[in-house]
Amino acid sequence: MTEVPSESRPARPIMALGGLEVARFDASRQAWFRLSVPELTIRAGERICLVGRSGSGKTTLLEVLGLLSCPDALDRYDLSPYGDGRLLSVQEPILAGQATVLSAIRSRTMGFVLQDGGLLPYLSVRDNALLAAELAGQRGREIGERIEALAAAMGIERMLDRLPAGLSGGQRQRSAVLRAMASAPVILLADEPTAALDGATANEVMQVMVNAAKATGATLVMVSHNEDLATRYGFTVRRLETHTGSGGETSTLAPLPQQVQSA
Ligand SMILES: Nc1ncnc2c1ncn2[C@@H]1O[C@H](COP(=O)(O)OP(=O)(O)OP(=O)(O)O)[C@@H](O)[C@H]1O
Repeated sequence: MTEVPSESRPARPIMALGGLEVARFDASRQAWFRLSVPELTIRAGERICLVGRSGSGKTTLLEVLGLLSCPDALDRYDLSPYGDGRLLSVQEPILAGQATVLSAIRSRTMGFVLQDGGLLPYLSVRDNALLAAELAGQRGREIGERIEALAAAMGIERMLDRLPAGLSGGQRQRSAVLRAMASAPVILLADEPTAALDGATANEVMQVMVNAAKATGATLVMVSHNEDLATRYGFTVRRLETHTGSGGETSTLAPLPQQVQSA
């Protein structure tokens, strides 16, 4: 058998999902919204940016990927909770709405960064990060040390004992990245992490997020309206295309262009 050189082998899948359908009735517009993802495979260490016009279902898709919401149909969703190539099917717990099982997998596998940081306002940055690690079942001195090392690499070591309200927008987002990375997740999911920031600060936060993911080998899945910024930081853009029909709107995740697929 001929050994395939490791640099030409595609990285192992971390998330592989197919046949995803979501249908929601938007009462404010009295119209249906449908999301369809025929196939999505994300490989270890990849950086994926979900784009599409406002209301195209980017957050909806991120929430399904993050085991936070239940789709109407799902043929397959395999995840690698330890990032080691072994895939676990989460289709059944998702469709059965097994919240405890999903929460355990989610805290072990994933970290989240939200547009407004999503930090608990009554905890210091350090305690926000420690709590996230604890929820992932990680405690002990080495976790505290990991948080200090990450904070130093992100240039926020002096913010560790501050409350989120005392931070600038950029410091808050860097702290949110720190919190999300505190448990060394396999996958970092970020929903418009730089949308509330000016251009220079958005660049700083993006740099910090990409560096932190590179340092731990984490896979990054981000929702953003800023395609240029995402491309500059090495993200592969995946587009939700929306069509309006008589019954409402349908968004479909477009397949990757051929040249990217075979690269
Ligand atoms: N809880 C809900 N119930 C019903 N409809 C919803 C709900 N949440 C979102 N929607 C609808 O689902 C569609 C997709 O919303 P979603 O927030 O996922 O889009 P988005 O691409 O992330 O938008 P934006 O770029 O504006 O943040 C929209 O039509 C929205 O009105």
